[in-house]
Amino acid sequence: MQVGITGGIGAGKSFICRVFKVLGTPIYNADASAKMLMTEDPEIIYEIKQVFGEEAYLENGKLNRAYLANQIFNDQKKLTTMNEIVHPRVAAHYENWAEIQLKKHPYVVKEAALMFSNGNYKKLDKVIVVDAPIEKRIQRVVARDHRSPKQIEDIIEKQKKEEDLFSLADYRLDNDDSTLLIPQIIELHKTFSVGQKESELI
Ligand SMILES: CC(C)(COP(=O)(O)OP(=O)(O)OC[C@H]1O[C@@H](n2cnc3c(N)ncnc32)[C@H](O)[C@@H]1O)[C@@H](O)C(=O)NCCC(=O)NCCS
Ligand SMILES: Nc1ncnc2c1ncn2[C@@H]1O[C@H](COP(=O)(O)OP(=O)(O)OP(=O)(O)O)[C@@H](O)[C@H]1O
Repeated sequence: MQVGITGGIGAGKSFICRVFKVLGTPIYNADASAKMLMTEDPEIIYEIKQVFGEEAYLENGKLNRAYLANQIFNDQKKLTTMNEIVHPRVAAHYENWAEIQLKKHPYVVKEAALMFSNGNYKKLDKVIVVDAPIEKRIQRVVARDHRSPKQIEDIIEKQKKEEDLFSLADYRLDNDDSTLLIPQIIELHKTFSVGQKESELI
């Protein structure tokens, strides 16, 4: 079974995935894979440099994240172009990864901020949406990243289309400190592990 976890910036996807990981579930982090492919796949590097210039990379070959974030989160056209370069490659990379993992595990989790607007949810068996109040998300990301509230709001704006499609999710986890998260995650883990012997469940 393939399970997606989505939700906007700072909703708590990675936080929740850490718990699934402790329960033994393989986690695919689309953000991290995108960054890996963007620095290691020569075709992607070539295309990114064509569109965003040499400045897209630092001298050591790493992504110039601040420059790219400024480019794509302030310009819808550039964001769409970046998505067209990166997302199909991430999707293919995920599919290979999932095929291998599913030989050894009853289910896998794919974590991605975008899942509905690009249609990727259709390939997944179940989708969990993580939600939290916007003020809390901004507060958490300000504490986590070197980003101003304005920069976070720009990203939230770019992810708006996703939120309109929340109704397509199968499960919702409210990460607003009012409900205990871990029991809900364990319940989902049991649901997704159906077929596995009780003694094998963590
Ligand atoms: C612009 C980049 C280099 C900035 O990196 P940085 O480490 O500073 O930020 P990070 O990756 O943590 O992203 C910050 C927030 O923006 C969100 N985000 C990233 N890319 C996108 C996107 N294309 N559309 C909407 N939101 C996005 C992330 O999910 C996160 O919530 C990076 O976000 C990037 O390369 N994005 C384009 C590739 C992409 O679409 N990745 C998402 C997964 S496929
Ligand atoms: N329930 C919680 N209690 C305390 N801290 C939390 C909780 N949920 C998330 N956080 C913290 O808030 C920050 C944002 O959470 P996280 O990184 O999981 O969000 P995300 O949805 O993965 O965001 P992004 O889309 O930016 O990757 C992190 O520093 C995380 O540790």
